[in-house]
Amino acid sequence: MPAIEADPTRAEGSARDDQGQLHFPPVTRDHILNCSYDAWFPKYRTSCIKSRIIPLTPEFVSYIREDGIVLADEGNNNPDDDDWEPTNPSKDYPAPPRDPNEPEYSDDSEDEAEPLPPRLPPNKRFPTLHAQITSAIAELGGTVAPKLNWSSPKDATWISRHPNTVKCTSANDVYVLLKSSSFISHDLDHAFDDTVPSSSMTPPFQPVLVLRSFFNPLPSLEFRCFVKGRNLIGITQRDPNYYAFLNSLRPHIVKRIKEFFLKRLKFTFPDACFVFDVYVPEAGYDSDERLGRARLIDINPWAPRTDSILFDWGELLDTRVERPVLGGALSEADQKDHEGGGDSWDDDESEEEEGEYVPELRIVEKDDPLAYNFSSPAYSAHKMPKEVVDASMAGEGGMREFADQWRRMQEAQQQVQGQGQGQGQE
Ligand SMILES: Nc1ncnc2c1ncn2[C@@H]1O[C@H](COP(=O)(O)OP(=O)(O)OP(=O)(O)O)[C@@H](O)[C@H]1O
Ligand SMILES: [Mg+2]
Repeated sequence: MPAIEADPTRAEGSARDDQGQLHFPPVTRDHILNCSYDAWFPKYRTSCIKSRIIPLTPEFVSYIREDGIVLADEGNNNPDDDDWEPTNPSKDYPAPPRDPNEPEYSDDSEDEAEPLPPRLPPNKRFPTLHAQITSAIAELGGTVAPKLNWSSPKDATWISRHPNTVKCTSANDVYVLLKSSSFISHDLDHAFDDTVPSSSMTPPFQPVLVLRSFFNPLPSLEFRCFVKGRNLIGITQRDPNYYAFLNSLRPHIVKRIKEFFLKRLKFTFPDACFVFDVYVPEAGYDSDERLGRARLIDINPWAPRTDSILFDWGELLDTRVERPVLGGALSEADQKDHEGGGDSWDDDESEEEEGEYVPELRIVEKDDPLAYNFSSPAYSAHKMPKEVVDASMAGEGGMREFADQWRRMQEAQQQVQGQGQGQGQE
């Protein structure tokens, strides 16, 4: 992360120096940890998609990191059953270096010719976690969208059985997406890159798997929102396409997002500057409103790693807010003081609006050249995971083995699959 202190090459109040380099305020380890799903979900649960958070073990993390994809044998997931035969022996998928965190596999055979044991499938390697994931999927209605602490594997949807979505109906679906995603590797290995130490004692990083009940969001109604000094300053469409109907929805979008921000987030998030993502669904048929309540999808750091989409980070960094509120989350009493003693938690809009920054909403306009920048397939640079590269390097046989194994797994799974399809927003 670039440095921050007074810089003679920057015009006063500008985040950009003479070379066009952006200067962000320092990002601490705490800022990143505060955006981890498990840190904020419990506080905002009632505005979120129904989710389960499963702490991950070192064995699971090793499994995600290592090359090759060994999947659970769903038809044979009794951990006491020793009859398992590996479906992809290590000659086809090179075995990873031995991880000291991994338990030694007990192996009765003294065969010196096989220095590394075949890798166990997830249901034998981490049976408890595998069972937790399987039952969480069932609890969430049978279809989930997975992510780790910060990122979802949206660069890996091409490999999914449910094309172009992060939809998963089994633990194996989850494993394939996680193992094929560069964004997931980033969460595990680079989440704290470019951060500065926090002044307070920060808890150690605990990797978690987040399973959210799957639904079919309308991409046009997903928005990213920028908060500076606890003021909502900007809202941008997340999807890069032009939607003609969005223009007429402008006031409704801003109203719903402001309402959510003021009631739930403004004073309660630990940091004064952050970025949150919402989904604003269409209103129910019995409602007078055109849009329903905003749902919180994610919280991201105020940092270069967060895509500013239709804004430029320079504009956001240079935006001046008249009533910035700095520091940590306020107590409820302090919140009332700050609102002039009024009840800021009801639906009285006039009171909420007073002195509030008016956020700018950016949507993709017709013939917007910005939209054309997105015309290439998303995440194309990430579309070839290491497993596929390895398999292709192993020649035609390796690639065929990979495809065969994946197809066999899908077929077996389709046979045992339940029918539950959750729409489940809480
Ligand atoms: N429960 C869900 N069901 C279906 N799709 C979902 C669900 N949750 C999220 N998505 C889709 O996945 C997308 C990415 O989700 P999310 O914002 O949590 O991922 P992310 O990796 O943090 O993204 P970014 O890098 O942009 O911050 C969302 O924009 C939405 O389209
Ligand atoms: Mg995010």
